[in-house]
Amino acid sequence: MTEEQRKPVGLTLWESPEVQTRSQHTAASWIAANVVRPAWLWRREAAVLLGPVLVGAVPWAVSAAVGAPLPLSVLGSGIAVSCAVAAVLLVVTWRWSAGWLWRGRIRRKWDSACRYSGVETTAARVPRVTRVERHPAAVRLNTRLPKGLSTDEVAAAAEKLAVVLDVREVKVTRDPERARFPIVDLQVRNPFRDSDGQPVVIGSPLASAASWDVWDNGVPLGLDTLGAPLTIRLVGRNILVAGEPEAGKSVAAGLPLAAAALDPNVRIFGIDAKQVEFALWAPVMERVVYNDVDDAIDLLDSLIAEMDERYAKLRAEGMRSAVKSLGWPVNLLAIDEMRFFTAHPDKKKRDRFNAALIDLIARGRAAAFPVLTATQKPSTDVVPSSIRDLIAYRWAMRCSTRDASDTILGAGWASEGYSASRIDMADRGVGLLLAEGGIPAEVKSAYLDDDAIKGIVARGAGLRGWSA
Ligand SMILES: Nc1ncnc2c1ncn2[C@@H]1O[C@H](COP(=O)(O)OP(=O)(O)OP(=O)(O)O)[C@@H](O)[C@H]1O
Repeated sequence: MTEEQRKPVGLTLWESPEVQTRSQHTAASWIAANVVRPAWLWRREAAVLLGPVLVGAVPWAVSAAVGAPLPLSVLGSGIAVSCAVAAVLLVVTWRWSAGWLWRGRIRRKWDSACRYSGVETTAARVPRVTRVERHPAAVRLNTRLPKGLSTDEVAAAAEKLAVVLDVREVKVTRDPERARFPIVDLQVRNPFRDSDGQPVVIGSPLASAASWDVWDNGVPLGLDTLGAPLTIRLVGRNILVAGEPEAGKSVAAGLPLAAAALDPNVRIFGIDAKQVEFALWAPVMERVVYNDVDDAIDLLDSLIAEMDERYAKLRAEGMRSAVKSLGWPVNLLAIDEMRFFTAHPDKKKRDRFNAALIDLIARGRAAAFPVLTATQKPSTDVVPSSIRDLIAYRWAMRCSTRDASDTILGAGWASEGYSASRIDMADRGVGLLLAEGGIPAEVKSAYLDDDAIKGIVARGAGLRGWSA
């Protein structure tokens, strides 16, 4: 700062952000900055306080305007009645009114934070909040940028914004479709930790559900960073869960399995290289194969043959994809530790397995053959990009390196700041979920303990008329 720019400093009783303008304030710009803008930002409160007074004064004002003013007592009683009506309305609609006033307060805080942080144009315009959503752990703002600002500039000021807004973190995400409308999350707390900083265990509605419908209800996975429950589709989607040992893959992969187990319209098939991973789920599985690549290829071939039959039926019906009303079972294939097969030492068998898996993943979606696959070793020889790129949901639990994270999510995400290697080791079950070509987002899986899984499996077997 040069000597000319330095300002005299006195006792600062009232701290306020400096409004930058291109030139010295004129009378009009001073009024705009110090009267019109604050009045606009306080308009909701002004409407609540002044509205009833003004409405109550209307009869008296009209009478005065026509030259026959009513007594002042009429003015007083008019205002009193109008204030009473407004108070009753506020009480009756208190929930809505409180939310409406709260949204106004958030807009004011945002305006002030942008000005303190220098997120404004030379014409003193700041990103406009078009929508405010309250979530359990964050406040989401949909914003519209004034011309002259970009999402990157807002993101660069995130730390300053977080200080002024007094929140844990400010996350700015560009809308992939429209550069002008970034989404700003004001992270109030970490939804994956409790107030003592300990990891929270998230319950699942599947633990107590008598049955489930995967077509209509999808799979409840856990919580996102907003602290809101997150559900994904199962039918028509494939899922990859990967990460370092003990990161929480089996727990995460157990959620689609639990939803499928509780839906008697789902046939579950398993390929379990570790031989113990699906032990709890075996009673609801149609067929499980273990660490035998020939068995695994045979299972894939039989599923592909069934899928081809479905496509023939769809073609005969003139349909492009299976729908619930056809009543066809959903055939879920779950593969644990795919490395055993995709990196099998016998090249011929490995190629056969990979080709069959790619075929099922690529064509199975529309015929209701979702694939759920998990691996401990996310490297390119284990998760070939030809398989990964066909998978809509990629869930990267904690990884040891940025490369491993990129292998799961796709090349380039780590350099854009989305790397599962940054997930804290203590946060088991937290991963970056890339859903349907969006932007990776942190999600913590719900936790089903062994007793909950046994209960789900027993109910699922009962729904199928099988013994658990
Ligand atoms: N969502 C979760 N909430 C709470 N604890 C979790 C969660 N996910 C995993 N854990 C804890 O982490 C432990 C390891 O989880 P899990 O067995 O799923 O890891 P993994 O990645 O499958 O390990 P491995 O690769 O060795 O099989 C679990 O026993 C559990 O204690």
